[in-house]
Order: sequence, then C-alpha cells, then structure tokens
Amino acid sequence: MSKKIKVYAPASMANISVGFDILGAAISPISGKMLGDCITIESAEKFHLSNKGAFAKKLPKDPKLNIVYQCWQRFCQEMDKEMPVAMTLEKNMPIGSGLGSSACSVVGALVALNEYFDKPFNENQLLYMMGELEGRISGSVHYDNIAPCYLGGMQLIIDEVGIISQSIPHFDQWYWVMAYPGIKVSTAEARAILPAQYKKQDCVAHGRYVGGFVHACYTQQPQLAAAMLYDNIAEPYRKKFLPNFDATQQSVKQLGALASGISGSGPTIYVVTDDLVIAQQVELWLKAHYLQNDEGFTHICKIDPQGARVI
Ligand SMILES: Nc1ncnc2c1ncn2[C@@H]1O[C@H](COP(=O)(O)OP(=O)(O)OP(=O)(O)O)[C@@H](O)[C@H]1O
Ligand SMILES: N[C@@H](CCO)C(=O)O
Repeated sequence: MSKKIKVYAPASMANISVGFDILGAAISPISGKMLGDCITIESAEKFHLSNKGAFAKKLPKDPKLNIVYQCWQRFCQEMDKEMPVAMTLEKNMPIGSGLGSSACSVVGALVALNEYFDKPFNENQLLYMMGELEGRISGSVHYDNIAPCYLGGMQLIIDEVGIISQSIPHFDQWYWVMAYPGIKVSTAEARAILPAQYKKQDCVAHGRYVGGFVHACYTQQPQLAAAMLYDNIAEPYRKKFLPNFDATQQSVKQLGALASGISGSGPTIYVVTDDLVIAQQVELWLKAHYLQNDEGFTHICKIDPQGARVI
C-alpha cells in the first residue's frame, strides 16, 4: 500500500497586542470547525503540487511562488537529494488575514514532509527552516505565527541560546472571538509602515505591558492580564487599515469584552471574554458591523493546545 500523510496546521494570532513579534497563540473554533490549512503527501515519480480549498484561487499563479513548493525545495536541499512526492495544499485560510495563513502552509508542508520521510529533522531544525520560509514572504524572520501553529498553545519567542520558543500558561476560561473582515492587509506592507525607532518612554511602557502580561499568565490573574493587553508598537500605525477600528473596540467593550486588538498584522481582530453569552453577542455584532463582504467570517475560539498534527 502506498504511503499517504495528511497534516492539519491551525490558524494563529500573532502579537496578542502586547508582544509584537514575540507572542502568539494557535486557535481553534469551539464549533469544532477546522480553521487552518491541510497538506497531503503521497508518493509520486515526479514532484507535483495541487491546490484546492476555498482560498486556492487567491494563491500565486506561478506554482513556484507557492510557499509550499519552496518548502519542498528547501527540505530537499537540507536532505541533499531531490525527493519526488505529490503534495496537495488545501488552502482554507485567507491570505493577508492576520491569521497566519502563510505560516499554516509552511508549517503544514514541513511537518508533512518530515513525517512522510520518517522524521529526519528535530523540532528546532524544523522551526529554523519554517522561520526562514516565513521570512521570505514577510520580509523578516519572525516566529510568532510559525511557533504556535507548529507547537500549539501560547508561545513566547525566545530566540536565544538555541531556544526558539517556549509555551507559557494561558487562561482556559477565555474565549477569543475572531473576526476577519474579508479584506487583505499584506504583512510586508504592514511592517514597512512601522517606525524604525521608538521613544524611550514607549520602550519602557512596552516592557511593562509585556512583562506584566506574562507575569499575569504565570500567576493566573486574568483581570491583570486583560488590562495589560495594550499595543503601543503596531496598533497606532496599523489601525487605519482596519474598518472603523476605534469604534469597533468601543462597541465590543460596551458589550462586556475584557480586551480586544489586532490579530497579527490584521485585518482580523480578536476580542477576549470569559463569558460565552458575551462572546456570542460580540460575534453577532462583529458579523453585522465589522465584516465587509462575503469572504469575511467570525469564529468563537479557544487556544489550540496541540498545534500542527497528523489527521
Ligand atoms: N501557500 C501560501 N499561503 C499563503 N500565502 C502564500 C502561499 N504561497 C505564497 N503566498 C504568498 O505569500 C504572501 C503572504 O502574504 P502575507 O504574509 O501578507 O499573508 P499571511 O501569511 O496570510 O499574513 P498573516 O500572517 O497576517 O495572516 C502573499 O503574497 C501570497 O501570495
Ligand atoms: N508579528 C508579525 C505577525 C505577522 O502576522 C507582525 O505583526 O508583523
């Protein structure tokens, strides 16, 4: 019987407002729906990549520009031989959504290749390759979508002494309402508009917010954690790309949200609450007011503890 591997790689929200490029979490809808890309690998005489799924038509026309093809190429380079396989990308994630769409494809492809070829690479070697591939797309290496998508949970990026990322505690009782408005924001462009330098008081405040949030996670103080979810690095510059961002934040706060912010580089936003009824009310409000077209969607999510997995 010929071998076949299918891997699911979940959506993720990078930054979580307070940790620009250094915090991220994998997410799963509580409905049980899969929010992520799938990659299938089967044996073949010659390399072949096919795309399917709701957002396949949005992928680059040239197959060599598909990041999945580049993952295969990079994997073969590392193995020092060409290994023909048939890969299928199920592109379920909208591109430029702030939900780690390219990370889903990169992580899915490299985990599937590693599984298919009986795990020639360890976790760190794969993470380095994933970071490199993600960096080709967004213009700089950042692991805050890659690491949670691969490893699950909420990840703090360390990138020192051989440690790329470690998971930190989160709040099991929190619901994360995610709303993708259906419009595209390019990560590379959303990075290019950020200032090259920040004022000293902004750096101090940022250290206080991220330190306070991580401390609150470890000591399980949800009110403190929610109060620390403040973004003074990217949000002030990026919010112009999101539809009525300030008014949206105000409205969800009035509905009882604990906090809200931009997921990754946007335009998806996240809203946190510990109450399912409030989550449902927020979701209805966002559906009615934040979505801009038929491609937009909302999901009530929890943090996905598992990350990428063979299904
Ligand atoms: N398999 C793939 N999945 C997603 N994007 C891909 C893929 N292959 C190539 N690309 C290209 O990579 C770029 C991805 O853009 P960008 O980084 O803004 O999206 P993203 O990963 O969805 O962002 P975000 O992390 O905010 O969700 C696009 O130009 C897209 O055409
Ligand atoms: N940390 C990255 C995530 C991109 O999805 C950014 O905000 O640019």
